[in-house]
Amino acid sequence: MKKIGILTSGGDCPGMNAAIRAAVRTAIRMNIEVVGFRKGYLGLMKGDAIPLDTKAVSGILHRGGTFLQSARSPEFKTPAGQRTALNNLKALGVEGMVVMGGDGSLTGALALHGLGVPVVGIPASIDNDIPFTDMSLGVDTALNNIIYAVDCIKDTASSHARAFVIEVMGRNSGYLASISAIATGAEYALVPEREYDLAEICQQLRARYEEGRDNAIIILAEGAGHGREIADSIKDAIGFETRATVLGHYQRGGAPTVFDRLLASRFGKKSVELLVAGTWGVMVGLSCNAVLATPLEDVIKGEKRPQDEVLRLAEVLGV
Ligand SMILES: Nc1ncnc2c1ncn2[C@@H]1O[C@H](COP(=O)(O)OP(=O)(O)OP(=O)(O)O)[C@@H](O)[C@H]1O
Ligand SMILES: O=P(O)(O)OC[C@H]1O[C@](O)(CO)[C@@H](O)[C@@H]1O
Ligand SMILES: [Mg+2]
Repeated sequence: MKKIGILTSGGDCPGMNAAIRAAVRTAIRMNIEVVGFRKGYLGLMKGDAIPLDTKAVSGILHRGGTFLQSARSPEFKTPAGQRTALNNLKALGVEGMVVMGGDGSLTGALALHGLGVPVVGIPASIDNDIPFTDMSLGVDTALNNIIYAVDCIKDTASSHARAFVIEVMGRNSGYLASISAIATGAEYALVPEREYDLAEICQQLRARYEEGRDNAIIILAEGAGHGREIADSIKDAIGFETRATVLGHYQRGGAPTVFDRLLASRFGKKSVELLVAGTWGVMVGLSCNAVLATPLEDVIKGEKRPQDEVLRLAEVLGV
């Protein structure tokens, strides 16, 4: 392989830059040229590629986001969009692709693989909703962002005797909500994977209030309801004031943690090694601290369930 391409797609996340850097450095050591497609599949369909050498990827390891930029491009889901991308790859002489992104982007990678393009995927999404990897890139940094915010909110909640509903991201996954609730000692984590009964929660909060515990933190996964609606709907039933905070895109930014920097470096290096070795149509993933490859087909068909151990831990700790 003489020339490969790399792109970042879907929601950006901390660690994408570090993974690009590792992939480029690995490729250069193997005398392989690298180009970066800007704005994910949009750039692939436009043929918007820039050369990536050591200099192009210097000074980016510690920066959040992705310097190649990212996008959601519905056109790539169509056969016409994919054909255009394929023609661009041929015209540019790109022989293999590293695709970094969430479940949607990896579905796109599988489509490229189906068209005969050698491709390796890197799971990168704060949602941690991708199976066959314990952690996706960006999750650890997002969790650290969340716990910083929750700790701050706890200070003001206790000073003012208030209950806060804090809405976190995750799309259909409750991973960010359940882990951050455990890590901050929150009273509740409301997640899409587990039914909850607001009336029962109100009763428990009221009883706590009467015992003198007059503040509470409820972490709500965005896939399990709307923070402001839930805060409004419980305010008359619990005896103390409520407020809602939607953490929003703050969660997705910032310098990657050491965990994400290392994971990104391992994923970036391994993805290029797999491309060169001819192991195509796979995604790199972390399993028991080893970096393994899983066929994209299995990844896309699979489902990421919250670990039983995490759910039990939350239960035992009263979340
Ligand atoms: N079924 C599909 N076939 C081909 N391409 C797809 C498909 N689904 C998604 N993609 C491509 O991947 C892009 C990103 O997908 P999506 O918006 O679902 O984000 P994601 O990669 O899951 O990341 P995140 O969930 O972290 O934001 C889409 O805009 C589209 O270009
Ligand atoms: O950045 P956008 O397009 O508003 O998308 C937000 C979504 O992206 C994510 O941050 C990552 O998939 C989700 O948690 C969230 O629902
Ligand atoms: Mg996704």
